[in-house]
Amino acid sequence: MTYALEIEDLTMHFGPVRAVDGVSLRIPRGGVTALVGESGSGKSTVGRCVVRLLKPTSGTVTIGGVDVTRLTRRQLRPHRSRSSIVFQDPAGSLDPRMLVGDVVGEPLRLSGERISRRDRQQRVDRALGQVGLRQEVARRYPHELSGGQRQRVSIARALISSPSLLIADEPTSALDVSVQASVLNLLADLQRDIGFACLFITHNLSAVEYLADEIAVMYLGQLVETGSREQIFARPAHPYTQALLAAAPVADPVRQRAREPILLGDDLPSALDPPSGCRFRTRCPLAFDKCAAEVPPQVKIGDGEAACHLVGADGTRPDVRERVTK
Ligand SMILES: Nc1ncnc2c1ncn2[C@@H]1O[C@H](COP(=O)(O)OP(=O)(O)OP(=O)(O)O)[C@@H](O)[C@H]1O
Repeated sequence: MTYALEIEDLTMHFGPVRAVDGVSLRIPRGGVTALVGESGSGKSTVGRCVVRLLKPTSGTVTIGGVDVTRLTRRQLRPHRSRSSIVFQDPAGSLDPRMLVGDVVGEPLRLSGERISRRDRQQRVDRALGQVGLRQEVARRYPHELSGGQRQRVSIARALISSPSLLIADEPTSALDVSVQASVLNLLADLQRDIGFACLFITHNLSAVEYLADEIAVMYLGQLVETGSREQIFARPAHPYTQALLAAAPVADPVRQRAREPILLGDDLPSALDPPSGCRFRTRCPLAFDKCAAEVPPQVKIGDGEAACHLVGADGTRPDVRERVTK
């Protein structure tokens, strides 16, 4: 099987800060994987390494069969159009001095591909149409648009070069609640129609319940659990995933009642000095001696994997709630 994205043992250290520490992840062509975890867990850093805004400390990132981690700026150029990123804050990521039409068309110019002015114009118009914006928006400046419209512009810009992979880094969290759903639906529709693969980065699990095929849960620079959306929502194995799910708001009040929040206590420990053994142990209600002494290996469970000493290859899963309520 060929993958749209293969991340192998990715590490990104900023001096002593171990932001990402050995992450491996694969997304099939046209698949959607959500990367979830609290703020500071390293999700954005993974996304930035994938589109090579950052050069990773070690590990590989293979997009469409090419490892992009070691390519020079020049070598990278023909591969740039294979992946794009949409950031959280459209105000900060769009050049305020450029007209919207130029912002959207810029990736075509930067690709070095020979393309006539007229063709570029047509592609810009089409991209704006795809995200539900009228063509006259092209002659406005980003600040003249609403937050939701600006994020649509970012999406048009990201998709204009027909990438096989889109990184969406918290694409709706800076928007008014009233427009979050429409931008999320737009992304879901475009993904379905165009079929690009997507790494959807979010701290909000409920945002991906209808979007993601697979879910990867990140904690303090590492993946603690991966699996299909169905499995992660119905039978989360890792105590951290269980806690995250319990904290996620759900629309259905019956399910909400079944999900009394599990309090995690302290904040995320520092990535400067992560806990020994299992990094989650300092906040885990089920932690025991082994958790401090040994790093838990990834164990296959159902259609995914979890790194917890209480998860068994025979399918045994810990239950944070049971222990808490005992
Ligand atoms: N350029 C940098 N220099 C130093 N430390 C950094 C840098 N970028 C990120 N970090 C640190 O790396 C860790 C992971 O940050 P990252 O932004 O990837 O997390 P995140 O899960 O995406 O959180 P958020 O949702 O808040 O962006 C944090 O401890 C952060 O302070």
